[in-house]
Amino acid sequence: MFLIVLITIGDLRLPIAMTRAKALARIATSAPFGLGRATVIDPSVRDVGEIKASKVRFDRRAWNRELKPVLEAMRVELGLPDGRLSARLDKLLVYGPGQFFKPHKDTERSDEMIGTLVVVLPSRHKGGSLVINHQGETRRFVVRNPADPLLRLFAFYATCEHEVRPVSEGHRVVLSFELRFKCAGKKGLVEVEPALEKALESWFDPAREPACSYAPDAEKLVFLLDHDYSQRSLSWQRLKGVDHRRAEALHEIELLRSFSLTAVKPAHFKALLPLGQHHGADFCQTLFAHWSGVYRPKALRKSASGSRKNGYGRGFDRESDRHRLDWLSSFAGFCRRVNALNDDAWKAVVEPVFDTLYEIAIKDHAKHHAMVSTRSRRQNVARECTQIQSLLEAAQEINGSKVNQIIVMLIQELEHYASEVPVVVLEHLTKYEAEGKLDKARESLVTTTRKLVKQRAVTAIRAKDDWRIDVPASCKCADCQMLIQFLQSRDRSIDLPLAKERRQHLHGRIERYEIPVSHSTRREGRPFVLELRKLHKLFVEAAQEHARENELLERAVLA
Ligand SMILES: O=C(O)CCC(=O)C(=O)O
Ligand SMILES: [Fe+2]
Repeated sequence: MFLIVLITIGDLRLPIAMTRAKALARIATSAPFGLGRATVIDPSVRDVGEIKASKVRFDRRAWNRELKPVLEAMRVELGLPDGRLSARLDKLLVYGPGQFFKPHKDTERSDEMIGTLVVVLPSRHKGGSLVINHQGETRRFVVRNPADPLLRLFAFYATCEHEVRPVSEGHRVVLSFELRFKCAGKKGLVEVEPALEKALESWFDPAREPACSYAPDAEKLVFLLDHDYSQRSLSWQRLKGVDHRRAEALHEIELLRSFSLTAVKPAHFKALLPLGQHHGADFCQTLFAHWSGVYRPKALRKSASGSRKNGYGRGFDRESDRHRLDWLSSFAGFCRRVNALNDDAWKAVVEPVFDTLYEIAIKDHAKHHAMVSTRSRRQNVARECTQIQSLLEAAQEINGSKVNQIIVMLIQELEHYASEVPVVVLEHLTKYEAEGKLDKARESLVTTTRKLVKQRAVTAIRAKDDWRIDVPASCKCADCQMLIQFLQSRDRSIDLPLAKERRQHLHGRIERYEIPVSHSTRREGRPFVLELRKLHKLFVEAAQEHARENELLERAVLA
């Protein structure tokens, strides 16, 4: 048994007594999580207290001695090649009653990180089971008799989605480690299959008979990897299990360099389409299962439509969403090819891929609509237009109901979108021969768009002497109320003697909301004076806005 010492509260004896667990929860701070490059705190996603590794001390020697054979067994179990698997403490986590962590994938913080090791410390609690998904298999790990003086270790790849269900009673205390792996370098692990060399030679032999109808001019040979990899972990050194053994075999016959490792991209579809036609539905669906967040080939097999009734967790891994969105620009082209082929296996794949792209794109838009600054919202307008147009083009290749879905969403969310978006959609739709059913939705979009744009054009008009400024009231503090009162009045300037912190609060708010008001400090008297002056650009911007909305209105009328 080993001893954990927390710098702030001293020895932590195992099993952890209830009073001790409560003390831990008190000193823990809200744990953030990675969202793309940012680190955010959002208790609806992750509600747990953390204590940083720097505050946790334990006898690392004793710990490493105990852990070494366990890590070696884990390395083998995880299907990793020869090398060293090590664990580096990341943090101590305390889940009190009601606390949880929604489904997510851990960010790979270093090139060597391959996964996570969770050590559940003995501490009385109920609930808080750990649910891990690996290649379509979901396993739930419940710690029975959590107060028994045992350490429970769980290791999983960084590519595994996992979650911690809410704790219902007591405290779940865990040490979370980053699992790192260093490959031992090449060793003749594999018995070289002489047949492999021969097969490859003949595959590329220009004189050979076409080996199969779907690859008549075999310029390339493609292996699909069996394991799941993140963009970061996709390298020869970090291949897992059977993938690793295949690469080793190619290495043995000195052909590894002829192959490159890459994630499946739309550019590969020309080559993959005939393969999919040949191998059928399972092949096509498996190829996309991870991509679209549903790894359920068997379930997909049962329902040809690929229905996604059962909820599945979505990771909070922005980067992968961004990679997936890269597909959008070429997706309509892919759908067109699939239609031309008239192949059922591929057709069944196209719809879930569309659904995924749609979901990510709309979620992305909602995120931008929530931004407080007008400038940052406007910056995204062009992208939103392009994305919706790409979705529409793909939807048109799939079926009318997908087009309808986009239009209905847009009508519902219209007030959050800049006018350009529905106008571009309307212009796009005039070129689209729709079925009768669609006409209604389109008509409704025409009406709502015209009404909204007209109203926006009118609202933008600003009388010459109208200095009133409207801002959303978010902060309720007395200073902000005073600021809002000044903004909404016809007054052009105000001087506010305020202490430093209060001035800074207002500076921040004016900048964050891009309020057209200059804000400077007159360093005179005590406290100094915050001088607020409404800016003439208020009128310039209003005129520009009015002109833009009018122009869009004309386009909306023509469309
Ligand atoms: O508490 C656990 O078991 C897992 C924690 C976790 O998923 C994380 O910290 O990323
Ligand atoms: Fe995690």
